[in-house]
Formats: sequence, structure tokens, C-alpha cells
Amino acid sequence: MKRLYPYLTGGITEDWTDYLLAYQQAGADAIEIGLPFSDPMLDGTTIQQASDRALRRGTTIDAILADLAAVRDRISVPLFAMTYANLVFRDGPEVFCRRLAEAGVSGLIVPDVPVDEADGLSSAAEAAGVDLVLLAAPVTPPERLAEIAARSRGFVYAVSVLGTTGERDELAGTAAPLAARIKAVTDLPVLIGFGISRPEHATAAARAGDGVVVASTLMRRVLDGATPGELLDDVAALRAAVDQADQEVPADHAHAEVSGDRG
Ligand SMILES: O=P(O)(O)OC[C@@H](O)[C@@H](O)c1c[nH]c2ccccc12
Repeated sequence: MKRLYPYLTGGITEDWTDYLLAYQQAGADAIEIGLPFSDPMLDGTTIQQASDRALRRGTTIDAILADLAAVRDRISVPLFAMTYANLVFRDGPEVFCRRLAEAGVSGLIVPDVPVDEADGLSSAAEAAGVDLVLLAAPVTPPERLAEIAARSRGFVYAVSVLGTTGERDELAGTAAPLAARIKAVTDLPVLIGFGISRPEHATAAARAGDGVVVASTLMRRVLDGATPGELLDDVAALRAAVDQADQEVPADHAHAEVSGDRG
């Protein structure tokens, strides 16, 4: 089964946990929750605006984790927190990871902590029972990629393209080769993210890896005022697109059938 991990910025609206429930109902396999940070340097305009809106509402990590703890018994899919080093190291990684675990969050992605600086955070996460997910990009050299794959937990995040998060017109040509390189060195699932903006991108990326992470296209809808019910439809469309990659006839087989028809 190919996986779909949609993203939501924590605290973006007062009823933000209703979006989580909608994502789950639409068939998300896990959900990434962004803990908003004032200087999200890897994020494009959509996620930046989403973070800004959440911060302007006065949301805090404490408030987000309290909201999560309140709905945790209605959520059966794993939750991953995504945030920046600054927030993780403010009170120390041990305290941070323990608080995540207490709120029912089982994974953590911190894109600005590179693998060679991840020792302290890795052990804090492991001690708290939280999977620290590491990221690889198209420019990551082979040796480093092997280290990232070996030290990542839960899955490996394949950053499809250089640059910031955000919607794109096409799936980057670098996505599939990167997923193949990572899959060659690990048995962990490889999830492709950055620029998966349309159902057809999700199908193509799910074909190349084990699944997709989708954020900006959904957060743009939330910013535009779409309701949890409307997001449920969006995530359901992505679910169908990801499942399509599973249902396809393997390439060799399809080719044989085509030539058979012709012959
Ligand atoms: O927004 P996109 O292009 O759909 O890509 C997912 C990405 O936004 C999400 O996984 C994410 C949000 N913030 C990040 C920072 C770094 C790496 C990844 C992320």
C-alpha cells in the first residue's frame, strides 16, 4: 500500500483539529502537524502564511499539544510534528520530545538539523519513543545519503527538488531518481514531498517511492477558508490518486500485453 501523509499547520484556526479528523476520515495514513515558527526559512509563501496566521491567532506549542491531547483518542493514525531547530532546542530536545510523546505525537521532522548535528536530538527522540525522520535531497552525496537512511526512523523524507516548499506545476524530474537512490540503501519507507500539488503528481510520486507528503496545496485551501468537509474531499482525491499507483500493472507486464494486442 502506498502512503499518503497530508500536512496541517497546528493552530491555524480555532477548530484546527477538525481538519485532522477530516484528513483521517479521508484516508490519511499519518498526518504531519506543523508547529508554527516565526522564521520558517525552508517554507514557501503558503506555509509561511499559514504559520503567520496561526501565530497571529496567538497559538503556542503548549496550546497545540493540549488541543492534540484532547482529540488523541479519536485519532488512530500516527502524528508527526514538523518544526525548526530553534523551537526544539529552546527547552532542550529531551523536554521537547517528551512533551510530544505525552500529547500522542510519535514522530518528528526538523529540517534544519542536519544528520551530522542530530546526535543529541536523535537520542532524546529515541528515549521518548519518538521517530526522528531525516531528509535527503537531490544534491545529497551518496555517502551522506546512506548515513541519513541509516539514522532516520519511521521513514525517509525525499525532498523532491531544491528550494522551498510550495505548489508546482509539475512533479520535479529529480523526485523519482532520488527515491530510487534512497530505496537502494534502506528498507524504510521513502516518502516524497515538496511540490506534490495535484492528484497526478501524487500518482507519479507514489509510483516512484512509497508515498507522498502533501502540504501547500491543502494549506492554500485552508487559508482561503475551505471547511474541514471541503478538505476531506481534497484529501480523498489525493488518496485515490495515491492508490492508483498501487493498482497499476507493472511496466513489463503492461508492455507485454500491449505487444500481445498488436500481434
Ligand atoms: O508544501 P509542499 O510543497 O506540498 O511540501 C511539503 C512540505 O511543505 C512539508 O512537508 C513541510 C512543511 N515545512 C517543511 C519544512 C521543511 C521540509 C518539509 C516541510
